[in-house]
Amino acid sequence: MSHPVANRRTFGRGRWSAAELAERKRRQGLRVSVVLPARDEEKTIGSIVERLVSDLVDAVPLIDELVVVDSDSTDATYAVAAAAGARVHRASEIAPELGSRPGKGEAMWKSLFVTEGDILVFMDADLVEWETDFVVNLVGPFLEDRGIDLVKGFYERPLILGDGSALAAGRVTELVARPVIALQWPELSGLVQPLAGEWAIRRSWFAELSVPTGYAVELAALVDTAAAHGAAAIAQVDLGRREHGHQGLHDLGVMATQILAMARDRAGRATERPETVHLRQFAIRDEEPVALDRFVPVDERPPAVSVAGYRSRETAEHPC
Ligand SMILES: O=c1ccn([C@@H]2O[C@H](COP(=O)(O)OP(=O)(O)O[C@H]3O[C@H](CO)[C@@H](O)[C@H](O)[C@H]3O)[C@@H](O)[C@H]2O)c(=O)[nH]1
Ligand SMILES: O=C(O)[C@H](O)COP(=O)(O)O
Repeated sequence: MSHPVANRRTFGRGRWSAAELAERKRRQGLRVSVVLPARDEEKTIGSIVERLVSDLVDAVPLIDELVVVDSDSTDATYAVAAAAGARVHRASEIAPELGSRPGKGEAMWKSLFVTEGDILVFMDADLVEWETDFVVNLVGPFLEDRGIDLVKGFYERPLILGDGSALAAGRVTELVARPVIALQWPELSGLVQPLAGEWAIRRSWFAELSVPTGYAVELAALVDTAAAHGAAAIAQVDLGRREHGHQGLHDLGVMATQILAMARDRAGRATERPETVHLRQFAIRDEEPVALDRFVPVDERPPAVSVAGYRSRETAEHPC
């Protein structure tokens, strides 16, 4: 049985122009922050930042601040992003009194402490095929409907092999996220790309969420938004086509572990919330299986609004 994807607030492409949204945003007094969490993305981050600055800062003032959060990179990500025109922060140097953890979710949570926008737009920093109107489309629904808290992007996503042929991409999406959604949160099953790194959220709502420090940040935000405000508070928008870097299978095992740990926690089946999970994977060396042990971080940051440093910062910026 097939279901139309439009069983929730689904928006097509090209509904808004950047100029029209910039004007609506100005009239509504909203500010937009684009945040790119980046770990070792020196090859792609420069062109992503340059194109965003050119189209959506200089040509049309849609983006109010463009921030790269450097997530423990060991390459030149910081310097390349700064030279291209982004404001760059090292995740470990943001609110250092709160300590530092590895992970993408950590970089996104820390971004709350260095940004001011009312709408936070997140994008992966390893995109190789994408359009700057991703940001336009992710912002649009918020300006149309005050009941929307989170906007998720979806797209066609080929996985291009070395020989030029293409496979369907999204291994964790298909083998972990969709089955978990089907079992626990069928109300989210209309989301075409539940793990997409291109999504946007109201800052006031993101600051109320407990945020997994690793790759479970996306699914946790969806589950928690639907639990608190109903699935109707989530919109999705067609972004066209997107191609990005791909991780190997063992590294995707880490992502899957983080997502499953979060799902067990949110489903109320966790007896405790551990800091790490011992994941044992295997490689074949000299025709023998060799155990590869990894301790996968599955911890979470508390809602930023519960952190004194965040509260005092918000009060200073928005005194009532
Ligand atoms: O510790 C980390 C790991 C990754 N990243 C950045 O996060 C983005 C996405 O990371 P990537 O490893 O490319 O993720 P994918 O394998 O593509 O995973 C997809 O699925 C994940 C789970 O939902 C999402 O977090 C990703 O955004 C989404 O692209 C990139 O800019 C990375 O540089 C960090 O900032 N810190
Ligand atoms: O969404 C996913 O499942 C992960 O990003 C992995 O995607 P890939 O299989 O296309 O690398």
